[in-house]
Amino acid sequence: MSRQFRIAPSILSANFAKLGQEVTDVIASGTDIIHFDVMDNHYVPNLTIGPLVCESLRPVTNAFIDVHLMVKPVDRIIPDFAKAGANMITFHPEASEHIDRTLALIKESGCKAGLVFNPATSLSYLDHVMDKLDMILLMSVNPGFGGQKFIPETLNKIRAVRQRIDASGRDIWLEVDGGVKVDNIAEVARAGADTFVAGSAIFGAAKDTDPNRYDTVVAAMRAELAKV
Ligand SMILES: O=C(CO)[C@@H](O)[C@H](O)COP(=O)(O)O
Ligand SMILES: [Fe+2]
Repeated sequence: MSRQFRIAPSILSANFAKLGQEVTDVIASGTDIIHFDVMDNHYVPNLTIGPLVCESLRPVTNAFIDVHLMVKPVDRIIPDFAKAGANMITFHPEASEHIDRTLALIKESGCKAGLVFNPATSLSYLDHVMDKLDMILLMSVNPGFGGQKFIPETLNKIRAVRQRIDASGRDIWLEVDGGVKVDNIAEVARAGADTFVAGSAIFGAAKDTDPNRYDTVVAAMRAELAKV
């Protein structure tokens, strides 16, 4: 079965001093969607960017913006991201008091909605909300930082989620986030993922020496995916 693959650069590893240009360049290199990591120094031990940055990027790019919320509480910030131009909003079930309500809030705000699973979070959260999901995001590292190592057990979780998605008959994206590189992207795809977040692998590539560095690494990722 051929699946549509999407490469989602995480701008967490981009140069924030020239973020608009980074987004333009990385999309021009052949990537598909922008992964936008929001951290609050409460749910995760790091602090990043919020709706104002999303709003500033919106006129710079037509690319789909995939907002990964690592914040608690989560509901309050959802309408702000929708107004700022987010296309997809995902959140961690542990950060929501009422998962079904949070999913409804995202949809009512006009965005696609997804749930995020940490490495040790049970997939049982899926049991009653599959029909509300546009994406399932599996963390292959513990959330909070870019540049961590892929946790191999994630591959079993990807296989389990792929089966659940196929059984649902719905078009739910399966995104994997953390430690995805040229040398493991094919394995992650073979396990069943279709959307690949890559931060340090793309933005860290040959930093400041190779002007075409994003094209080079993205082409290498595409070549790996073509083997799947
Ligand atoms: O959500 C997160 C981290 O919490 C990610 O989106 C990272 O930003 C991915 O970075 P790399 O592991 O690809 O460097
Ligand atoms: Fe992320």
